[in-house]
Amino acid sequence: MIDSSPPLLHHFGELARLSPQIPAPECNDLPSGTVVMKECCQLPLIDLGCLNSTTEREPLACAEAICRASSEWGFFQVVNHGISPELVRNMRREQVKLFQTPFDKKATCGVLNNSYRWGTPTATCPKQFSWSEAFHIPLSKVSEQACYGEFSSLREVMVEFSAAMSKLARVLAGVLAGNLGHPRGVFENICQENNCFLRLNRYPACPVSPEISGLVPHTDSDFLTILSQDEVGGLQLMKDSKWVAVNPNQDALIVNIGDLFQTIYPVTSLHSPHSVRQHEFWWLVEDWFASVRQSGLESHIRPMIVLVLVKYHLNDVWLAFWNPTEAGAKEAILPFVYTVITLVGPKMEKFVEIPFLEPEMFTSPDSKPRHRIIRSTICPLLLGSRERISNPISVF
Ligand SMILES: O=C(O)CCC(=O)C(=O)O
Ligand SMILES: [Fe+2]
Repeated sequence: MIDSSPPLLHHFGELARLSPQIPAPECNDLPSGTVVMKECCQLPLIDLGCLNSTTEREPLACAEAICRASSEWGFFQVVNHGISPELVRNMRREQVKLFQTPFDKKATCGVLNNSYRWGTPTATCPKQFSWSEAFHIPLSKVSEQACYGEFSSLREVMVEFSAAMSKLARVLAGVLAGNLGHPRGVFENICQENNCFLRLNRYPACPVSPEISGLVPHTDSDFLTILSQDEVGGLQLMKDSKWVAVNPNQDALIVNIGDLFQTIYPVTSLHSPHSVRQHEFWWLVEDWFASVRQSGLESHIRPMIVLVLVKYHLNDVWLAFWNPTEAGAKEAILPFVYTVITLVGPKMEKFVEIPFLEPEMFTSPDSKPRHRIIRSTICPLLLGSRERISNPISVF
């Protein structure tokens, strides 16, 4: 099988092997993003349609909400932003197609201005390593035919998408400039093609450890970032010194006030650190256990369920479950199996029984040790079993 994924596993393994000998420099002094957590946050949600209202009050209230969210969070989401769902869908479709290209070709064929990157070339330890691949293209190059080679259907969508996103960036920059007492045009001028970049990100499934980030904690060094993401979720941000997950909202785009803007804009929490974590599959496991407990079936099924084990190795997936033979057990685990199949179905190649897991590991009367075992043994394998894509536009 031709592999489209970059050799993340190999590079990560090398880092893990070398890192005890190399002291790990601090990562921008940002707090580690490795704490697995479940807390979610609702970012302020702003309806940009109000900016076009003919009343006097609504556009003012909307601008005020944008400025408040920028100062208090450094992040907010916008709906009615003018980028049609169809355009977003087309962009994602083309993006998926591009990333499905064999790795060697992505790395060498010069597509999108030769802007293909993966992992973290400068990482000296696993903690600094980002489990992702990306294209990062200046808007001034987006319409150049030469950037696309055989990917001609990508060009049309990229041109339309980046035009729509930069128009939105100009609107937002104008509102923020207005709030600082500048004429709108001052910041609108920075949203020119030469200062804007479009990134196409992909966060492949990560089979290694829940400690790894799709994108390590960072702040954006630009003025503004506007992010379109798929429904998988994984973006986390620092709020009041705690990492919280951002719930994906398919109708919304996420706006991030970058470092440059923060030098002139009064943001309460000086930076807006954020990171991307691969899909935290163990939430699903926990939810499933909770529903089993509620159903009263727990004691009945406990002795035989060892859970579904999904193992990724390159593009192969083995889905296994152990001995669900006792009456009622199959029914009880079916919802969970179904969810797993939905998530990994397209990649699933074979079912195998795993005889080596001891059921006792999961039958402790105290659920806490059991959860610990699940987290430390199975969930790392499950974690990241769903890949994610996003496309931020950055304005410098
Ligand atoms: O993909 C995401 O959710 C965030 C991407 C990001 O932070 C970046 O590209 O700077
Ligand atoms: Fe970022």
